[in-house]
Amino acid sequence: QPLTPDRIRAATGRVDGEFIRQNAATGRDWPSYGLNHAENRFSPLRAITTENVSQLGLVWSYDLGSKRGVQATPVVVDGVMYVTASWSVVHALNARTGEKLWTFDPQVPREYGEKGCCDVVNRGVAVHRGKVYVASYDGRLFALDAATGQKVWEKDTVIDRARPYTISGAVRVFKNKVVIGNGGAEYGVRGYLTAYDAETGEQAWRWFSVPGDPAKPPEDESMARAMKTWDPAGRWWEAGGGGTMWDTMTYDAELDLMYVGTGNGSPWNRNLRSPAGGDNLYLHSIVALKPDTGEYVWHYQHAPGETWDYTAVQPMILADLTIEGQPRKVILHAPKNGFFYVIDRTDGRFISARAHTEVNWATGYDNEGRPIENPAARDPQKTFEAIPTAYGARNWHPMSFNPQTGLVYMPVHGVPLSLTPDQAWRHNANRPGAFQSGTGWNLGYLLNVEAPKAQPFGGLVAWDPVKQQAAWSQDLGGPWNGGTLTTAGNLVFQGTADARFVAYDARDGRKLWEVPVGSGVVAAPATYEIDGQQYVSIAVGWGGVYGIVQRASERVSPGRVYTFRIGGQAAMPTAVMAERRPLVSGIAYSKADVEAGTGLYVSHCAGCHGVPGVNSGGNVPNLGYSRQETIEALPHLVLSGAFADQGMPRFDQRLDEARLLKIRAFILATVDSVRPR
Ligand SMILES: O=C(O)c1cc(C(=O)O)c2c(n1)C(=O)C(=O)c1cc(C(=O)O)[nH]c1-2
Ligand SMILES: [Ca+2]
Repeated sequence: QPLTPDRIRAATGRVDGEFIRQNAATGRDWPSYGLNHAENRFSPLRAITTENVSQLGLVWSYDLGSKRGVQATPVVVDGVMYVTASWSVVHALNARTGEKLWTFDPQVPREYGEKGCCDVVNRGVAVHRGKVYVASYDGRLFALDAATGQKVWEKDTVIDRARPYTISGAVRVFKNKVVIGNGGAEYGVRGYLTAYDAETGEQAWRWFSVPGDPAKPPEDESMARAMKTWDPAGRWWEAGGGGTMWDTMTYDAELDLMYVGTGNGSPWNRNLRSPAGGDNLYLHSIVALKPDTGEYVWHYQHAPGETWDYTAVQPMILADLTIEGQPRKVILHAPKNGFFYVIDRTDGRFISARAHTEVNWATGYDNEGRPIENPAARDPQKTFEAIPTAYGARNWHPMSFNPQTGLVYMPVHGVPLSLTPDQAWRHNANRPGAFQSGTGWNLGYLLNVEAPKAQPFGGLVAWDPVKQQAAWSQDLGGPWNGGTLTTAGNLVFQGTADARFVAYDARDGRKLWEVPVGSGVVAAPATYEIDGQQYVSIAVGWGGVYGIVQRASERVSPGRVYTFRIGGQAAMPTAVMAERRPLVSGIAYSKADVEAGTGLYVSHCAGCHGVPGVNSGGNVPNLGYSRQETIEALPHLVLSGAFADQGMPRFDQRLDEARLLKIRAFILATVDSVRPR
């Protein structure tokens, strides 16, 4: 039958919490970001197996017209796919054919690009009772007609437009309420979560994750309690405090609890934010809330007094496990900080934590679930090369849990970084040398003043959460590989940073199939059934915080969705290869300008353009490989906002020609220092 608006309305009209619970048994649709509210990304579909996966072929591909990161897991209902691309653009597709049904562009003003730390990305939509929900990068929440893409309602989720709040996360709907958090803790915001009535958009509740100005009454009891764990001498409320909830949320209907992971502190450095110390609740915690009211129920804080940009927002999974002979309802969680946690989701009790990779900020956990810290990790004076770093031992890239194998499949990585306490930090001061302080960052650390000693790495790890040890792993050569999907056919699917889409045997990690996909992959795949056939889809598009500055593949095709099934016969589109230019040369500069230029580059350019000639350039170009004409015209291009349509700010209010010549001197000197002789 054709996908008429009536048919789409009827099919999506049936999607609600109960539908999603029932779909967990069949896996026919992929009706929410993590497949179900446990977000285990385990599909019961078993038509594609370890035996026949080698016959997977392309059915269709669709160009998302997107040049920045694509992080969405496609949501699929009755043969209609909803997927988002960079700048929060929604595409509705016929999942049988890849034909476009409609697109919705929230028209995020491109100057908003500089207000987000980590690429202009979006992780996806929610579908509920005939509507599609998406949150835009600039903090608005939209309800769209699922059949036409027409806007039904729009809400501004941002409480203070003077602050750089962004949204990258996928919307969730729990109990007829649309729930969304935000990002901004590298800049200086106070994190909160808001729930809206799915039908009307009316605000239902809001929960803050950190306390506000102590001169004002706390919003609720949870804030009154949290207030006591911060030192007012740090005036944290001026920098916002942080705790942004920019990714994970799950829901247990039986317990009637929703769970959310909270982020890092603003500024990062606790010695500046809360000088006397303190746990700084509820940074870096899993918090259980009542979905009807947003009322706090319990929390578990993995990293009390967080100070390394560690965050608990990385995807959690709800699972039922037998641990020491006892059936337990647990949360499985591997946040940035390198440990794998098993938490009791009925009451937040700590069950276990084990490092799954090299970790140096803590040696382990005590029985109460507090980390045993390395004192050097928060030395107020000395540089510390935290391992893992702010990039995490893993990040938002979703993991999956297969109850048949009992294993969690998680992308893991390391990107070296050193942190030097920045005693001169003041909120919102633009200071040369303070990373991206010219675009509003507030870290309270200087980055990589001392060269880090660690090496980058990346892989896929199959982790046994009961034994707390790895069952198998795959070395992927470098960081920032895609999220995973696992199936009842005993498969694990994952896209890679070096532009492949791969299937493994979930039991032993044997590679069974792979195909080149024209771009590095960061998002996670989805699988679903149409007319009795199992399909697998992946949205590709290199990006995210690491993918802005560095790439692992010379394939740089625009964002695309690929859909496969057994016996698919379509031809793979030709990959676009990066133009490989030599290091820039032939421009004179003054050596005397290099030192000042270094500080200015770090405070205005490094976050997006990386280190000239050292990083390869990701979805934003590395200036070390620019054309000579571009570098010659640099002052004019930067001051006039020549790339404003691509999200690059206009710098004429913050920089001038003289400073740009210094920045240029730094670029050219750095290139000269790495140029092979
Ligand atoms: O503190 C925050 O509010 C915040 C927000 C985001 C975001 O919204 O994407 C990221 C981070 N932090 C972050 O620390 C981080 O490593 C990160 C990576 C990415 C990405 O999309 O690749 N986003 C974010
Ligand atoms: Ca952060």
